[in-house]
Amino acid sequence: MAAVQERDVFLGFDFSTQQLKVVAVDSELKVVLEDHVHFDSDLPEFRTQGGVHIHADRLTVTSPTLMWVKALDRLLDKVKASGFDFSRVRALSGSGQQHGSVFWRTGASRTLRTLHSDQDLDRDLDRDLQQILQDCFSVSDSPVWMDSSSTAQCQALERAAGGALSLARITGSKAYERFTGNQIAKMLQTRPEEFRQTERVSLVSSFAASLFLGDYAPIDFSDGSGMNLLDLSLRDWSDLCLNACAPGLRPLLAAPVPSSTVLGPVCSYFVRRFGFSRDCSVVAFTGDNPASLAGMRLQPGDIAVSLGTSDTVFLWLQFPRPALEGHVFINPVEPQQHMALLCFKNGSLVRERLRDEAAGGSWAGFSSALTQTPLGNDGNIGFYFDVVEILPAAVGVHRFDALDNKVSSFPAHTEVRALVEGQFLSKRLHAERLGYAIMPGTRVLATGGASSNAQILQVLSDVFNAPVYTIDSSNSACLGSAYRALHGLVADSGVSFSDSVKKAAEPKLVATPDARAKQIYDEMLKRFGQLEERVLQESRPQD
Ligand SMILES: Nc1ncnc2c1ncn2[C@@H]1O[C@H](COP(=O)(O)OP(=O)(O)O)[C@@H](O)[C@H]1O
Ligand SMILES: O=C(CO)[C@@H](O)[C@H](O)COP(=O)(O)O
Repeated sequence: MAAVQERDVFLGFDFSTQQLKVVAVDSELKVVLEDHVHFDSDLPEFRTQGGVHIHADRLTVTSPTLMWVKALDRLLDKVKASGFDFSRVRALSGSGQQHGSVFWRTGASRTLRTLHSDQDLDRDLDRDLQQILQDCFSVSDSPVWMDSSSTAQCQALERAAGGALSLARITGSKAYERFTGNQIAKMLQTRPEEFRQTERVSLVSSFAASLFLGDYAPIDFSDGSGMNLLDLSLRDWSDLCLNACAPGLRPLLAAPVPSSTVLGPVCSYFVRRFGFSRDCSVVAFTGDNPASLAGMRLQPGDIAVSLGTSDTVFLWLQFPRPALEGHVFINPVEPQQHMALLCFKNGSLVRERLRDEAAGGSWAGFSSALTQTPLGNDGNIGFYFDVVEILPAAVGVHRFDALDNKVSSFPAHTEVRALVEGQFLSKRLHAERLGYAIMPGTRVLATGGASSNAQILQVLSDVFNAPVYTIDSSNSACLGSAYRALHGLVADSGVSFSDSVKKAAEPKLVATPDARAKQIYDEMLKRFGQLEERVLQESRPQD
């Protein structure tokens, strides 16, 4: 593979919960373009809220698959109109919200391949991706990571594997409702006819790669680790898990591949419509959290905190020890290594709710509430689980005063600090339970939409008693995808990911802990752990 040329540009996409985003970097790894399409506001015809539909049972959560298809054309149209020269794109990659599933109808591969054929494309020059692919999905609404409706399937999978811990030892996680194997099992059981008409099941990431490729893209090891189906030590699907979820599933998934695999060139549709070069390579897409790890160039010892729709915490892991809490994935940039992930459902959407209810509807008001309240919030602690949380599996709002008495309300500013402190205390508590220890030299790397908020990052720094850094873009999943696109071109010749992105700007220090923070939050963390146990007992959803 020829060396990177000066005019080369690398694109990274992120099909996340609320929007489709893109970042381009040049050969010096400088960001030269950032853009996005916001599903609710830019594609209102799909009537999503926060990019999703919450169904009447409040447990089933889906997104219209064609919305993602339409968003891609819309985003590329926008970028083209801005004067961006797609012919310079040497390689592209991307990421998707994890765990979501796309069900391709039998015959869809033929339609996908028409995206390669100049003859087919000539026949109807005006047809966009949505029109071409409109009949390609046997299930029109894709289950997404917010779904928690597959409890019965989780229980069955854990039974088949000989218990939750045995399943975690095979797949890196005990059974989780949002994990794709359990969603597929639910689809087979509740919509057998649609399932029968399905020839391929993709993750959001591999579905998005398929659009660029004009063919089914394989699932990569890292995002594939979020399915409860991949045997992490074999780096292949586990027959035990496949059979427990849906007998005959293996051909519907096809073989998983290393995350740096070059899948092929971009298909003619993108060449003709947007001016991509026929030589532009598509590198395997992965999950948004693995892509963020790449974008932040995380190093062993660092801890990353992503504040997007979901809040996540992730670490580079050298010695995987799957447990009943958290997830172990194959590392997206070093396939022999691993990463650990903790996911919290009640992230930005709850912060938005309290911004509107307790801070006058603006982030400035929210930030000001944080600066006007003391570290430790005078002992007041809150748990804000608008939807059933993953860690802990609890629901509802629970407030405690300094004497651990349950109270029904807090003054507005106290409420804002209780939310933010509580969210970060929970991250620290569960990261420490995973074995993570804050040490001198620990860097907390923050990303995601809320990482643009300096006051939120100050609380993060205080609660973790560690310096907080950010990278140039809060879209670390996009950036990581652009980096991975570049690395894909040289990975086969043995160049490591870290060597291929050496030129990237170093993370910037944005917050350092207050001198009083250690004492205040070490104490508070103990109380928080005890109160969380109380909340869990009180609010555990009934089995
Ligand atoms: N200044 C801000 N302060 C706090 N949160 C913010 C701010 N700006 C944006 N956000 C949050 O960022 C969220 C989007 O984050 P993002 O990482 O783009 O999400 P996703 O990738 O899941 O679509 C929004 O829902 C919003 O609540
Ligand atoms: O479920 C998880 C991780 O396990 C979520 O983190 C999803 O990957 C969604 O990501 P965002 O859209 O919130 O970034």
